[in-house]
Amino acid sequence: MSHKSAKDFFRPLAVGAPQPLREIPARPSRAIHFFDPSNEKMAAKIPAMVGTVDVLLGNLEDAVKADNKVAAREGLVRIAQDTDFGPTQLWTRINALDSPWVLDDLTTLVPAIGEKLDVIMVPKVQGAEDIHYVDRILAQLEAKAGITRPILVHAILETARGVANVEEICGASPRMQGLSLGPADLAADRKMKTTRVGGGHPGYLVREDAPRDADGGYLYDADRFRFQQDLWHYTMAKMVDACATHGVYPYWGPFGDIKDTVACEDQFRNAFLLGCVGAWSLHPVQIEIANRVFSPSVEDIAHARRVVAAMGDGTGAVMIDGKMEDDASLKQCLVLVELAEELAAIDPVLKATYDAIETPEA
Ligand SMILES: CC(=O)SCCNC(=O)CCNC(=O)[C@H](O)C(C)(C)COP(=O)(O)OP(=O)(O)OC[C@H]1O[C@@H](n2cnc3c(N)ncnc32)[C@H](O)[C@@H]1OP(=O)(O)O
Ligand SMILES: CC(=O)C(=O)O
Ligand SMILES: [Mg+2]
Repeated sequence: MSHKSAKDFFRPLAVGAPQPLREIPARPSRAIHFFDPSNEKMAAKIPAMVGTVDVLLGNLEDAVKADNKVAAREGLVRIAQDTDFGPTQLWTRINALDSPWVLDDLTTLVPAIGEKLDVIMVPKVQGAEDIHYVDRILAQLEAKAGITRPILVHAILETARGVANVEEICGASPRMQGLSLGPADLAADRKMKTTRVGGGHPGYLVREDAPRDADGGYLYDADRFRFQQDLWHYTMAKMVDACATHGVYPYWGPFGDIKDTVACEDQFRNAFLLGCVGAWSLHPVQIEIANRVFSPSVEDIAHARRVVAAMGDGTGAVMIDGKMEDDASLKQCLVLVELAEELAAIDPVLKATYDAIETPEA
């Protein structure tokens, strides 16, 4: 928990810093698209991607070579200054708090492009103390630069201690916008024996019981079904609960097997169903997957609207297609309907799709 008293929680941490937000706006962020601002070919594609993706994120941390850290920081400043981002959010991932680059990241980016930066993603967050550090320095830099609205903070959950402290991280500052699950660093930190960036593992499984022979003996060598299990279920569920408790947004992070678009879709859909609002896109091919998976389906919206119409004032119980619906299933339907409305407000194709769904009879 935060050590601040309740009355001080929403007080700016520096004289002249903008007033903290009391609620994190529900801005669509189905795909957080990563690019390396020091990679000229990649960076050149960014202006044309505005409007095709909810979030563009200039990455300064892992995946940017040490020799390119300064070029990436300067490249991001240039791109941000030269580009009109319209409805697309601009985020960055700064270097880790124990790295030699992070102080220059913050002191360069906030004065230069602070008005355009919506969210700063902080990697390898271990506990509330890391968020408190970033919170204070951002307030000081915002005050100095005359930034008029607070830059929000997003933490990556990618250390065992971070997972243990996930609730205090979410509640550490009114700047907290959300959390992403970072499966690669988390696996290493936990000493998991995997070598992948997200996804499952064929060895992490449950096997069907051995059949028996006529004498009741077990046939251990028989061909038995194996069911691959989800390595990430526990962490994702823990993250979602912490985020929901504190009114911040949970995200799946990266899926490194770029060519396996089917398994990427599965990973993203598991996250969507469990409560996440988006995932990272590392390659342009993953944007369409995230946009599709993190938008409620036509079938779900048609059903949800039927339940809303049938439930009248929202109390009581009704039967629809042989199933009981009541106040609680209505609330689930409203989650989908409200998400569809938020997405339709920024995505005209999706709006037309949802508008075309026949209105159910009350
Ligand atoms: C665990 C973590 O921390 S995950 C987060 C950190 N990792 C990242 O941010 C990785 C970001 N992505 C990448 O670096 C690259 O996509 C890679 C290395 C995975 C693959 O790159 P490539 O081998 O160049 O992919 P590919 O050949 O399919 O690229 C096709 C085109 O898309 C471009 N492209 C690739 N990735 C991106 C991107 N993220 N954004 C914009 N354009 C991209 C390429 O420049 C290339 O352009 P071209 O057609 O003009 O040549
Ligand atoms: C997301 C990230 O940084 C990781 O998986 O390590
Ligand atoms: Mg990482």
